[in-house]
Amino acid sequence: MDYDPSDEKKAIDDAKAGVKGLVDSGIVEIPRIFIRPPHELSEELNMCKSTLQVPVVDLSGIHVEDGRKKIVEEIREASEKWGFFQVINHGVPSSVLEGMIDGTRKFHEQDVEVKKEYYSSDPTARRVRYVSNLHLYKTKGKTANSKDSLHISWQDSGHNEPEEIPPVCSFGLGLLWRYSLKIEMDERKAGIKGLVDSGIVAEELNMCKSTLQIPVVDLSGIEVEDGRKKIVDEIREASEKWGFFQVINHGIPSSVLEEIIDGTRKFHEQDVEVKNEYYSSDPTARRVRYESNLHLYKTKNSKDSLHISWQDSGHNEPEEIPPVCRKPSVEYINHVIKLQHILLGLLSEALGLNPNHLKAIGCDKGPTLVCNYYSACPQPEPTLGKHTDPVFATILLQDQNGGLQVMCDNQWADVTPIEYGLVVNIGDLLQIVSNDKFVSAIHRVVVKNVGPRISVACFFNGHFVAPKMYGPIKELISEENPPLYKEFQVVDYITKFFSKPLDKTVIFFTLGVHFNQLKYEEQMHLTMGWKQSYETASAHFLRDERTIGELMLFKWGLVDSGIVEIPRIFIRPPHELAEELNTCKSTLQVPVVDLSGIQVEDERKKIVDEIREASEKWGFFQLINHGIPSSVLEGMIDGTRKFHEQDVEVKKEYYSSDRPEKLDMIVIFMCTKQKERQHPGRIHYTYLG
Ligand SMILES: O=C(O)CCC(=O)C(=O)O
Ligand SMILES: [Fe+2]
Repeated sequence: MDYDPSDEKKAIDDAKAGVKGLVDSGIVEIPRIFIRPPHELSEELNMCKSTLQVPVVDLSGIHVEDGRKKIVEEIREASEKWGFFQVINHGVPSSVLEGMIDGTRKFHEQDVEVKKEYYSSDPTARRVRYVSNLHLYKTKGKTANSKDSLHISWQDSGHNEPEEIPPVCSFGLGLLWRYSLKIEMDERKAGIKGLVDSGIVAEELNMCKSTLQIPVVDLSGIEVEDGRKKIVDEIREASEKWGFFQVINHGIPSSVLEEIIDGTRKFHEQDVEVKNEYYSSDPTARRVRYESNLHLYKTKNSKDSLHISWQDSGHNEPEEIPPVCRKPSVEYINHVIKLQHILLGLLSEALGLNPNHLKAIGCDKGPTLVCNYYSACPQPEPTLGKHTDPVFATILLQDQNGGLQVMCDNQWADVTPIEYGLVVNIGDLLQIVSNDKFVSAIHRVVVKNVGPRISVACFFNGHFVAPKMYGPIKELISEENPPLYKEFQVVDYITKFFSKPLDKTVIFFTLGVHFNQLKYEEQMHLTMGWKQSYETASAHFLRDERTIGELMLFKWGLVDSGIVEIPRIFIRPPHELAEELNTCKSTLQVPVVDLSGIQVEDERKKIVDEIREASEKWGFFQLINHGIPSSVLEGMIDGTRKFHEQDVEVKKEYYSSDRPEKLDMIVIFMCTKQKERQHPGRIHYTYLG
């Protein structure tokens, strides 16, 4: 029987779910209508082997007469020869391009039911329509083109109706979003708030695709031997893999949890005048303080917090706490300290230690309650930036709004609220003392347009004061598990490096550590005081020494030794990497300066202008016709390659990683230089030494 493709086409058309629907339905074989005849296919694939590239036209000089002439010529040539060219420096912001790609993906990945509304294979039917392009290949024979498309035809008159466009495409600050939003705003005259209220802006951004869930540990069997063993195993697994878990049946009465959430809401919803009494952004100023963190995160909507730091001595003065939440705060903190003792016992056992071990080294010390109020956000966004907690452990109570996410296996996972459950997370210090057996996981809070979201975190900071030493626990160290961190004493560290008033940039330089400064700004904010921040910084410093140790391996030719896995120190956290790779998406190119006319007065002037412009704007440029013979350049590249490809024994002779004195000088030099002339958007060094 003859194969009739129209049956297959009709079936697909009727389902209105597009090609994506087919794929999602789990088909194992490509329907015949999509299969191109083998001869046609191989011919076409073979033709692609070329290394030719379509021309790239740089539009940056378009407003300069000469530049424009050059561009016109390039476009003429490309249009005549290729009929194709790429443009760079075209003026469409990279965020708009990214938004458009993102919106397109989001549209197609929506529920079929939502997409169906837009489905039509009749091009004249509507201005905005979604179609699976099965009909397109009619002319080509029997094969179909397997793509789904959303068509938006735009009126030249400007009389467009953006509400015809699927709302999901409006995410990500895309072109369409901006346009439609502007019209909406103009028409409604109700501002952003009006938009939010009318529900036009943003449902949930699908930022957290993962369906992963952090483990839930039921503490109810803790008194029974077998039960306890099971709990310890679960906690071990969770702490090793996630650094996060939720606990239920933890013993804190539900009324206590309800009251602290309520008290937090009441505090923040009080009259500004009343709250202001407690306001201070200086963590050392007072034990109970209220702070609005708007200045720390550059996002438009941030959180407000009430910090209550609790004395281990028991000499607390509850009357310092605002009356509106005083009773619930005291009650909650007393319960949470007891729970921490229970958890430390379980965590100690999970590390194979005596149940009292972690408590004995002070992992229950320095509790601080932070009562957070996250206002609803018109556009879902991370309101509390990604961070790890620079403490031993955190016990967190969140309301039912959700929004906390934790990074695991390169993905953000929602920490779905459990009624009356508590979230426990391992902090940096516990990761250190466990010698990296437990992880201090990266997490963040994404707030949606429902709210306020309320959470109460209790941080266990450890000993604030000397002479407590921190370092990997001896019992966890062996020949196979050498210490990954050195022991350090907070007080020594501080005396050595910080005998003067401090600027945090200095810390980073003094440490010689090149970690992400932003992360530390976030962390500093989360800490209960500067002192604590230094502690964390020092911990990372020690961690970095380990890095240096591992780097030494390179001397022996790690790659040549045939390693199959990249050592951990070279692996950047996925989020950091993704962020950095994303910033590369721009199509900008650093300027190219042609030195050939340097001896001619006018030309020289032009070159000087170009260099000035490049140096002011970019601080980077490329030179051509610079007078260095190509043979010399090739020789240099070749020599460099040859040096590195020599026998290790020969190279070793030249090896040294010792450069501290020079480095200090460089740092001082840069610091004094840059201090005078500050440029926004650049890193500035302030040297106070
Ligand atoms: O509010 C939350 O859910 C988490 C808060 C948090 O991670 C923090 O304050 O360190
Ligand atoms: Fe946190």
